[in-house]
Amino acid sequence: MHYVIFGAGAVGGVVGGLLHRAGVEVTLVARGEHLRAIQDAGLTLDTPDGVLTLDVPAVEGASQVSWTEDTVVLLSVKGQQTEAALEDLAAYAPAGTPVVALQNGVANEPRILRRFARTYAIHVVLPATFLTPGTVVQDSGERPGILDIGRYPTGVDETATAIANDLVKAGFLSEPRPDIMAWKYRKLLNNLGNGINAAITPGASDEEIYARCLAEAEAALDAAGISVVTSEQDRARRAGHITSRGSRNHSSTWQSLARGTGVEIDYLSGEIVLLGRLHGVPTPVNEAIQRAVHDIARTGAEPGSLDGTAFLAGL
Ligand SMILES: NC(=O)C1=CN([C@@H]2O[C@H](COP(=O)(O)OP(=O)(O)OC[C@H]3O[C@@H](n4cnc5c(N)ncnc54)[C@H](OP(=O)(O)O)[C@@H]3O)[C@@H](O)[C@H]2O)C=CC1
Ligand SMILES: CC(C)(CO)C(=O)C(=O)O
Repeated sequence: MHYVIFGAGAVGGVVGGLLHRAGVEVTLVARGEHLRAIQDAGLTLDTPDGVLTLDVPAVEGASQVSWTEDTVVLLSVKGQQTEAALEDLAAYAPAGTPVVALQNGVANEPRILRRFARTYAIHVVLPATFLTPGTVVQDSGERPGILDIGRYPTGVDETATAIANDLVKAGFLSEPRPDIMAWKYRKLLNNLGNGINAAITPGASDEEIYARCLAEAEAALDAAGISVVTSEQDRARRAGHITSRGSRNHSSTWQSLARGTGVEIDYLSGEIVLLGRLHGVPTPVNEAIQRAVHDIARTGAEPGSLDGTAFLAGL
């Protein structure tokens, strides 16, 4: 199979780099300084075992991809960038192309399905960092990541199995799962920490803020009748495979603020706010985090600069 990694940042860079290293055909889609750095000097993949320089083909957009019947798109842009990416893909990719949401949140898959009938979802457990053009950092040592996959909205098929096999070849854990969205909803609950990490100075209040966000989210998901795998199932799947490097303390949302590229928060905390509004469940803490992250993005304030005690007092 030929993989187009649309959005070769933190996650896309690590997945694309490791697939390429495993001998799988990969084309990265990137832009700006990052694209120029990759085209000039290769993709720098900083792994816990050493720094690799990988000569992976990289292009600017879907028009420059050599599309074949075997091409699969792994979409790894942030949620706020999905619409523009799909616009570009839909103009050039054959309609039958499988498109896989290699993304957090649960709102990308329905948007992909509007444009591409063969839509897949990956539950992305893969801590990675992208702050410097040309370089992506694989933050997990034992395994680079766990990337279970299913067809959206449910089910598995030969394509899901073939993609899982290629990901395993590249060093990831990956299994086809018919209930993949139940896993992605569990990840959404974990990702309520992203906005807290992006907005609030690390300290004693974090746990209380997260606990309140989580309680609102569980009530909203319950009211909506959405299936979520248990935290025990999630822990058992991870079981020591994901080991974070000491340097890793910034969520992908923090990284977006640091790079000034817009924020995904409407599809993380904001997804809970939406569900709460649809189903009559108040979600004031998630709303306040969503607003705080947008404020930082708009004003250019320092990520993680809000005092947690003051934040709680202001609710
Ligand atoms: N980073 C992490 O540790 C984890 C992230 N995730 C999820 O994975 C997804 C991807 O996140 P992440 O890798 O961190 O994001 P990044 O911002 O690091 O990477 C996305 C890349 O896609 C590029 N891009 C966006 N739109 C286009 C376009 N139209 N054409 C070309 N390039 C484009 C971006 O460019 P530009 O910078 O110019 O916008 C950026 O380089 C998100 O849903 C995130 O929540 C999941 C687990 C862990
Ligand atoms: C939960 C976490 C931090 C995993 O690394 C993540 O998904 C992100 O940074 O977006």
